[in-house]
Amino acid sequence: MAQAARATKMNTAPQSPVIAAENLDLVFQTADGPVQALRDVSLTIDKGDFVSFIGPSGCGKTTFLRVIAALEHPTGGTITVNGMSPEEARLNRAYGYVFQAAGLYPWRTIEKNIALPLEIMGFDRAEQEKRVNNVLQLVDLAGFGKKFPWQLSGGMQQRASIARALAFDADILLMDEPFGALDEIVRDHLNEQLLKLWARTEKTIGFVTHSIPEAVYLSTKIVVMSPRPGRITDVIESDLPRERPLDIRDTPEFLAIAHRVREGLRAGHAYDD
Ligand SMILES: Nc1ncnc2c1ncn2[C@@H]1O[C@H](COP(=O)(O)OP(=O)(O)OP(=O)(O)O)[C@@H](O)[C@H]1O
Repeated sequence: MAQAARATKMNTAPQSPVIAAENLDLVFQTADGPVQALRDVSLTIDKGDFVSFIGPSGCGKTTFLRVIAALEHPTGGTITVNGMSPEEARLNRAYGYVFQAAGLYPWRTIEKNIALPLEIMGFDRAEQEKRVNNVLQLVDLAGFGKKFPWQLSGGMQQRASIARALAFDADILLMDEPFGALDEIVRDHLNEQLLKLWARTEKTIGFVTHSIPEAVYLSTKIVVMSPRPGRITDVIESDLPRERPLDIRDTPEFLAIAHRVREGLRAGHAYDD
């Protein structure tokens, strides 16, 4: 018993956060004047967290993900990724990035699409093949490597693009509305698969979405953002169990979290009026 308690304690020992943002500001200089995309954003993401960012169009969700990935540079505040600057983390291949559109090259087979970044990074052929087969299995696309993207459904293409992002085996997966263009049934299925993949790989995931049920179903932490300038209005720690059948969405616990997200979104709008 004492041993079990000790083990639990060890597992919950505080770790340094994977992502730590403090008072981040980001102002874009445009021809029409400055656009404040992020204001005073502070957030901590721990190892193994599944964090969703939800908020209206233009509230800075993508910008925040791009700051983590060192694709945008904050104009104020600080951010570390795995304890490093985002630039250092990028050079250390800290993350894989999944975009809104699958973005696969139509003239390359699925396995060649997944292997492309590995080719560029100079992995040898045997290692490329090993990694491609491994990630195809992780996203349930084993046997589809020789197909071309146009021979796959939209959902399968998006899974292939997730496989490409996983091929480096980075600890962090950044996903910018990966399922936004898919119909609801396919999206439900991919959400279930993504949760299984997360459980299997123990990645830390940052996930942008417009969908309240998607955010609540997937996340351990939901970050609600408000528009112009993008600020965090609420951070909700979910107490739903990590194993989640789809029908968890009908439970009072799920609906209570969804309600709080909706309230957070409303509060953000009220501030804007
Ligand atoms: N490179 C850029 N130059 C100028 N303004 C930009 C740039 N990128 C984003 N913005 C502006 O910053 C704000 C935040 O944009 P961002 O794409 O992060 O929002 P979002 O919440 O992801 O929106 P959506 O849900 O529509 O994808 C918007 O007002 C946008 O027009």
